Amino acid sequence: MASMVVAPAVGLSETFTRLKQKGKVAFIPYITAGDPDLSTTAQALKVLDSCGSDIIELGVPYSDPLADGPVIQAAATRALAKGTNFNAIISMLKEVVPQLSCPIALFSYYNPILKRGVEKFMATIKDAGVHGLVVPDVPLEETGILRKEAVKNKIELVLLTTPTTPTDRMKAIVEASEGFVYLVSSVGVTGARSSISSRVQSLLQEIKKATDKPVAVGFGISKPEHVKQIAGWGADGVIVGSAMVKILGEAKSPEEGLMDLENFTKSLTAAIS
Ligand SMILES: O=P(O)(O)OC[C@@H](O)[C@@H](O)c1c[nH]c2ccccc12
Repeated sequence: MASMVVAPAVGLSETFTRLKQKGKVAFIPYITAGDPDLSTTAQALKVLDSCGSDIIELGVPYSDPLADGPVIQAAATRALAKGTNFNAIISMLKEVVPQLSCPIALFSYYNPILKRGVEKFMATIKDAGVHGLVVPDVPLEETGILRKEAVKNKIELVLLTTPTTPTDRMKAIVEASEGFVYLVSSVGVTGARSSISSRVQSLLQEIKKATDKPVAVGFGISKPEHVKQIAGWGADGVIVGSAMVKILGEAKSPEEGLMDLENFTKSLTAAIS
């Protein structure tokens, strides 16, 4: 018998609305699908969900991840070496999403989306219970077709703004972004940093002047102190990627990785609870 995927009913923007009513900041971890293997990813999604994540960003591994630093690049390489592909990720999600209480935002470079066809890609991820999509390498001017298909499938397409984005352009990005606005905290590639630039505070203020949409900050965040600092600056969400990916990637076994992931997630969520 074909089973229907029952996705968590709540999407990204609705998640932020509910958190705001409670005066809370969203915790958004990122992990790469298939690292070290897809069954560990399935377990990791459940661990992250049960430790207080509000949205999970799940990365589709890609061979040419130009916006990623060494940690996430290595994770993608390992995942691809294990034979992780889009269809397998979708099958895994169909099984796991009904067991999660928080929504999934899929992360993918544009090429794997184009290869499938935007229309088919969007319908497929919707069918798997995905609520949001982050595509880091499509300029605003070229998001038209993505946005159209996303709207059709009720997928919230999250757009990114960076410290070098001119104000007018930031305003247009913010206007078009769905779910939340992704503020990239620093120029360069993903990866843990020792400190977060205080410029993020003024960037947040600028974006907040332009929109009522929730704003989540990502890039370089790896410690409870960072999470707390960014929440204090008025962000609606914090995104932690490389630090999570590193834990799973460096563990001696998947079991150890999942346990370390649980402890690390708890230490980060505790900083903003
Ligand atoms: O890894 P960091 O520095 O914690 O950054 C977040 C991040 O991992 C995730 O959102 C992400 C992974 N790959 C990206 C590429 C571009 C923008 C964002 C991302």
